[in-house]
Amino acid sequence: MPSVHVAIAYYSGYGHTLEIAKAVRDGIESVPEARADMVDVADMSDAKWAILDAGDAIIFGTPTYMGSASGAFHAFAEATSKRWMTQQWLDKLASGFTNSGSMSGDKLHTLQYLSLLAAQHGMHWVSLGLMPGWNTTTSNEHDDNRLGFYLGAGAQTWNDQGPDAVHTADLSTARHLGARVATQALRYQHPVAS
Ligand SMILES: Cc1cc2nc3c(=O)[nH]c(=O)nc-3n(C[C@H](O)[C@H](O)[C@H](O)COP(=O)(O)O)c2cc1C
Repeated sequence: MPSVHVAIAYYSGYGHTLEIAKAVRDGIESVPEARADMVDVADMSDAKWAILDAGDAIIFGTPTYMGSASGAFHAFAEATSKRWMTQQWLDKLASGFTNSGSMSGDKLHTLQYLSLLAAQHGMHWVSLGLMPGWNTTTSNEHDDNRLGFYLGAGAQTWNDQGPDAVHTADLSTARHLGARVATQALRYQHPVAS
């Protein structure tokens, strides 16, 4: 039985992005042949690096702070330079998600930053693969991909609400991302013979 291992390398300052990360994990684990590992990048250890090194795919996640990934995520990204030196993560799959207080909040910049990080490592970026929701008079905020991102998953949580207020559509979108990356990792590892 083929199997893939997908790691989620995430940071969350106040718990909101953690809820998105858990939904990504649930999406990965909805694929029977896939295993998920959550790695909080705030305090990396040898064991955590080993999990990322062993992954077939790494999904990067961070809140958007001041229009980019959080400082803690940037510190992690800089620490990946040891892997970059030897292109240790070459040809792994990658994707990403971010969450912020505003509907836009410049989240696209964070997703672009995450995709560049993946590209510097020679990883293959997996897009969200969902049409945008909530963009007609008959659609609504409960649509998957309600904020209309293509590059990865973008979520919005109110600045005056706790992590339990993370939007159900954003959780659903995050589950989709996790399942998609796991499925693509399986296809990439075990291509159907043509
Ligand atoms: C230092 C800081 C900078 C922030 N910058 C932005 C921003 O640029 N755009 C935005 O929409 N929200 C911004 N926010 C709001 C956070 O993205 C939002 O509260 C998010 O849910 C926090 O996620 P977390 O609980 O996982 O840390 C900022 C919050 C903080 C603390």
